[in-house]
Amino acid sequence: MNIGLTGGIATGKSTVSSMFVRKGALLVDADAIAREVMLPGHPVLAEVAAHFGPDILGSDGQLNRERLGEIVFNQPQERQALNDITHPAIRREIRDRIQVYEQQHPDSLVIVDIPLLFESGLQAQYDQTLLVYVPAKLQLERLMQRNGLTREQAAARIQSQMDIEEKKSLADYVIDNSGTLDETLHQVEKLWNRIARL
Ligand SMILES: CC(C)(COP(=O)(O)OP(=O)(O)OC[C@H]1O[C@@H](n2cnc3c(N)ncnc32)[C@H](O)[C@@H]1O)[C@@H](O)C(=O)NCCC(=O)NCCS
Ligand SMILES: Nc1ncnc2c1ncn2[C@@H]1O[C@H](COP(=O)(O)OP(=O)(O)OP(=O)(O)O)[C@@H](O)[C@H]1O
Repeated sequence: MNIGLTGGIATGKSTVSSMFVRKGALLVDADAIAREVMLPGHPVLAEVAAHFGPDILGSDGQLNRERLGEIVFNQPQERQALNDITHPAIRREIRDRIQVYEQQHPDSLVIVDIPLLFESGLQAQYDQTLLVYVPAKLQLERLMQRNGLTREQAAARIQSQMDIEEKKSLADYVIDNSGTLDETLHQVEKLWNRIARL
């Protein structure tokens, strides 16, 4: 069985995913895959550099993530261009990893941490969907604090995604991560036990 786990930026997807992993779930992490396709030598990075220009790379050939983020989180058309270049390869890799896990560990729960699940309309590919929720105000505060962003920079990132309340209405399960980590863990354990019975 697999679960597409999503949320808004900085609502706690990684935090909740790692709680599931500690319970025994297997994890496919879309952000990690997105980083892999941006490594020097990967054809996706070459295409990104061809579109955005050589200034997007440092002198060592590594992607300048800050510079690209500044562009795509402020310009919807450029964000779409980046998505068009990167998403097909990321989706293929996600699908391959799920398949390997499900073949090798048919009794395990596979958690797929995928930030743009609903934006990309991929929910039908998962057995169940799970939203890691915090209200927008807390999301903004956590994002500013974690990434050292100004209010405007953090708001631009949040606005580049589907509204969190709308995501909440689309998900099969919701974990509210606005309380303490212990409170979040308690919800993960409850859901884990419920799924184990399925
Ligand atoms: C723009 C990039 C270089 C910014 O890098 P940075 O290190 O600052 O952020 P990081 O990769 O850790 O992403 C943090 C969060 O930003 C959000 N985010 C990233 N890309 C996008 C996007 N294209 N649209 C909306 N939100 C996004 C997600 O919630 C993600 O969890 C990077 O996010 C990227 O390469 N994005 C394109 C690939 C992608 O869509 N990834 C997210 C889904 S797999
Ligand atoms: N229950 C909580 N209480 C306080 N802080 C929390 C809680 N859960 C997560 N955080 C903090 O909020 C920030 C965002 O959490 P996390 O990195 O797990 O989010 P994410 O959704 O995976 O982010 P991204 O969208 O960037 O991948 C982190 O700094 C994390 O330490």
